Amino acid sequence: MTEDPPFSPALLPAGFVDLLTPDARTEAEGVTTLMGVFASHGYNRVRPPLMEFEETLLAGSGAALAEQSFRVMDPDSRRMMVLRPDITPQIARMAATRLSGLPRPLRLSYAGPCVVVMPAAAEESGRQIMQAGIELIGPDVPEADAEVVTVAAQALERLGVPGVSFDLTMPPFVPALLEEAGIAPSARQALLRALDRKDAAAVAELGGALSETLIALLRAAGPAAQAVSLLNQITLPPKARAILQRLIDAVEAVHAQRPDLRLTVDPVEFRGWKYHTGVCVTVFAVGRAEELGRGGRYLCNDNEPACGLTFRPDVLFRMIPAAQPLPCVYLMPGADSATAASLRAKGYATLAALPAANGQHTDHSAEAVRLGCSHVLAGATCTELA
Ligand SMILES: N[C@@H](Cc1c[nH]c[nH+]1)C(=O)O
Repeated sequence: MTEDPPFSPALLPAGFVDLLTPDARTEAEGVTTLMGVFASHGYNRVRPPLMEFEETLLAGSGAALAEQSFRVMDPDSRRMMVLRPDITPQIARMAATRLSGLPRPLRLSYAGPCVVVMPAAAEESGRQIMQAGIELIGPDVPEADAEVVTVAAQALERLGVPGVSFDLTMPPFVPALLEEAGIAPSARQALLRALDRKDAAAVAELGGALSETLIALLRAAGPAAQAVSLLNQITLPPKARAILQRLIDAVEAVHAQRPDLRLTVDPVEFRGWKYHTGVCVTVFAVGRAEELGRGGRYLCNDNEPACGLTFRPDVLFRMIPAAQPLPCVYLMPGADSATAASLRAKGYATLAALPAANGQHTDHSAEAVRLGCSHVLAGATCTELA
């Protein structure tokens, strides 16, 4: 006979974790820093809800979220609700509805938790992820794409994340090229998969008349300046060339604002949600597999152009110095409350003495040491513990 193992009260569902101190604080303070940088560039904070009705969140471009969405039945209305796996489609919904009357360009920022069904393989954070990002709604110009990248770069600098690189891609480019070049729809899927795997041999085999062009595109991926010069030499049909040109223009707009940024270009790469319609960006830290954030261009309500970038504070906090605990002052019984308040204003945490539950005598000096306090406040006098 088999017996179930005893149920541990610490057991959590797969992919959900408790975040302890200092990690929880490092993440929260990191989010505050990011939001401060976003606000300083005119991005106003909004807070969409954690759950929405399935038929609104997963409609239109939100359909791309369906596989990653936890669904919950509302016991009250009996309607199906979805836990958001991504905040961007919520911002798009707000821009198209409640905020449709606000002047454009509309700059919005947001931060909050999301839940995904399957986290990416390289991710340690599990199924509850954190997002903090910006969306720039209205203008469809390379300078807007560049603004999002440069604001993001500045936010990472403020956080102290070292060795960051931005990889720019154009997801609609290859599908448009395959169509324009007349590749049969039945052959496209296999070819897209081969390109995704960067499998030059399979691309050569499946690419037909387009093989040489596709291999040249695969080889062009790399540091931005070199990639752009290789891409300019490739002969492409007009529609595909126009789409690729938009990627090149975005690279040049970023470069004009921040020539020092580490930029790479990959014309055949596709990652992320399937709602992106234009230039996309993924943010990496050198030597790490996890993405720090990603973004791209999309349409709000299928018609208004927008672009944005979402950071993953749960990934970022593992790359920045841990938040330091506040120095603690133990407040002896009867300690002066005004002095305690001024200590808190100076950045100390004050730990109030509490009477022992059984009415026994408490050795407060020993208690101050046991609780890790560096100072003791007796009356209005604060002394440092040896
Ligand atoms: N929210 C998207 C990225 C994005 C922001 N804006 C546009 N796209 C993601 O996490 O993949």
